[in-house]
Amino acid sequence: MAAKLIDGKAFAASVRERVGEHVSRLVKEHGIQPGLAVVLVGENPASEVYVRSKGKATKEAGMKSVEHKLDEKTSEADLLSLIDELNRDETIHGILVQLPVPDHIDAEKVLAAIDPAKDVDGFHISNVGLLGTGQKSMVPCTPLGCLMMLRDHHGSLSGMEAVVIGRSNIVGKPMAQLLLKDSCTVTIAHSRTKDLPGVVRRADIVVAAVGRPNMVTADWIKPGTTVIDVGINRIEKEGGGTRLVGDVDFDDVSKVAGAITPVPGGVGPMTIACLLANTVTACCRANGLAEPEGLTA
Ligand SMILES: NC(=O)C1=CN([C@@H]2O[C@H](COP(=O)(O)OP(=O)(O)OC[C@H]3O[C@@H](n4cnc5c(N)ncnc54)[C@H](OP(=O)(O)O)[C@@H]3O)[C@@H](O)[C@H]2O)C=CC1
Ligand SMILES: Nc1nc(=O)c2c([nH]1)NC[C@@H]1CN(c3ccc(C(=O)N[C@@H](CCC(=O)O)C(=O)O)cc3)C=[N+]21
Ligand SMILES: [Mg+2]
Repeated sequence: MAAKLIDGKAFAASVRERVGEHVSRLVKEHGIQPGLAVVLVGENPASEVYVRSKGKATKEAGMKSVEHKLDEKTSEADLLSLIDELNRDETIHGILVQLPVPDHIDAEKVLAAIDPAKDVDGFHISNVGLLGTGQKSMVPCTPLGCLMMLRDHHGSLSGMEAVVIGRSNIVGKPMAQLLLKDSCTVTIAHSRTKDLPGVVRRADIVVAAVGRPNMVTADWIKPGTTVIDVGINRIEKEGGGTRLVGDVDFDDVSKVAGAITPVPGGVGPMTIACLLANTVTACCRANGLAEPEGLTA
């Protein structure tokens, strides 16, 4: 393997430690404990795993963690009234509604109901608009985690060619905004892109957020490129059981890339660390206190 391994798990541990230090200071000096509420509607085994690890990490950082597990059949109105309650709860500084929500619930309506100041996912249209116009906002956790790893590896990203594969509201689009803010030349590719391998071959930075196991292969990658793999795909193992793989064919691409994130142990742990960071940031802003440095975009 030629590529440097970008260890998201270790980086996430250092982010969580810095978050924990800031939390201790808030508690000791101001008597304020940041609080995060995670809302899960229905039973989705993958979502339950994430929600559990979010809760655990939140408590480990010294924050208050509240989980609301609602029945699959919960009405949109009941979910909206829970959000309203959390918006008014002064002990809660961050609210996350785990996606996807069941089909009978309008996700856009739910996200719009969250107080933008408590929107630690950065999915509220007001935060999306603030980010898009270069103003202070809550920044989506997954793209923020990717950005932190890229900045740590490269220092400045200015002038680099970045190709983001995927245009979702939760990963691809905000990722592109952050890279643009750091003065990359940004291309967003998607399922209708013509000659995707040719587009990706121009990149100095590739962020793959597609949901297709091992789609990106070595022949798409210019030697030395930094490859960030957001994909989380559970596939069948030969001989039974399942394992997680990314959108990037790691064994193949790591022979030509300059640096690469693994799956698991790359972007996923950084997403959770950034959720904690955003909760502390939201808490500081709500109380007019100095924000932690290096934990926002
Ligand atoms: N590590 C983490 O913390 C997180 C990981 N994820 C993972 O990241 C991946 C992407 O998530 P998300 O953005 O929510 O997914 P979406 O399904 O919302 O978006 C996928 C994007 O990929 C594009 N796409 C699909 N097929 C192709 C193709 N053959 N060629 C090029 N582009 C294609 C789609 O294009 P089009 O718009 O044209 O349909 C779409 O823009 C998933 O594996 C998800 O599990 C997600 C969130 C957090
Ligand atoms: N409102 C909302 N916000 C989200 O941020 C959100 C969401 N909904 N819905 C689902 C996606 C997915 N997501 C992940 C978080 C952590 C890992 C993670 O920690 N992954 C580990 C592996 C975990 C495992 O073994 O299953 C890793 O990559 O090393 C993965 C995926 C957040 N999401
Ligand atoms: Mg996210």
